[in-house]
Amino acid sequence: MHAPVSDPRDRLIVALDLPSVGAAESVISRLGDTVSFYKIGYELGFAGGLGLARELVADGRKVFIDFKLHDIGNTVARGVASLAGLGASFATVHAYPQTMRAAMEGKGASPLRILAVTVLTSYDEGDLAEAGYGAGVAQTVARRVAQAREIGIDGIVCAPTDAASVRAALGPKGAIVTPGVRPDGTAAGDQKRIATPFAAIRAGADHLVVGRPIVASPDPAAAARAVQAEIARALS
Ligand SMILES: O=C(O)c1cc(=O)[nH]c(=O)n1[C@@H]1O[C@H](COP(=O)(O)O)[C@@H](O)[C@H]1O
Repeated sequence: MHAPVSDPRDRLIVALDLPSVGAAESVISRLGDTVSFYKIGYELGFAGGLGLARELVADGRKVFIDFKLHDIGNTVARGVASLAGLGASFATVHAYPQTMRAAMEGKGASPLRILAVTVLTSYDEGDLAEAGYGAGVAQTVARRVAQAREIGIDGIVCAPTDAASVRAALGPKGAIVTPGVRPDGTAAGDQKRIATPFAAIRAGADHLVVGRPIVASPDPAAAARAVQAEIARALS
């Protein structure tokens, strides 16, 4: 079995999809000790967020760098080696075999865990067809998870609606991380394959990534606590 999540707060990863370090710091300070794990993606990362990542790590928080790397193997391996130096816990790559192998090589002996993104949660069957894939969502996810398992990836990013089949295909090792999480009554936005926090955990997710329902809420700490309460209920 993969290592259980040691601190239940670490089940919730808040996506700091915000335009500046100042905006992110303001949300982090409003969240206080409620949240222990943050994700930094394109928007904040390209606006100085990697410095903030180092500060968060120094402050004892966990950080997920989400740049969804996909490039030639040498570039991916060297990029991941640099990311490993930041002290992040998780980093994403797209689940292409060459990319996954390069990322696992690039992280070396560092504790950074590489997560492979299967099929984005904003994609449905029509989006995959439009992108030129002959296979549907379930088939593509299954193929990528089988390849990820063969490579010995550290974890998978998938839709909460795929989590149960991903666990079955991945076997007992490896973390399952699900974005596309929407508490009842919150807007889906551009997400297409979604579930509630309760359903995501029940389907076998180890960590949930939640952005707008928390960071765009008038009371981010209350929104985060509500998600954590649902997680606790699903685990009880
Ligand atoms: O890798 C990711 O984190 C990711 C993969 C995926 O398939 N879908 C997805 O939404 N994400 C990220 O998860 C976050 C979801 O944010 P919200 O839709 O605002 O909750 C965003 O930062 C996305 O970049």
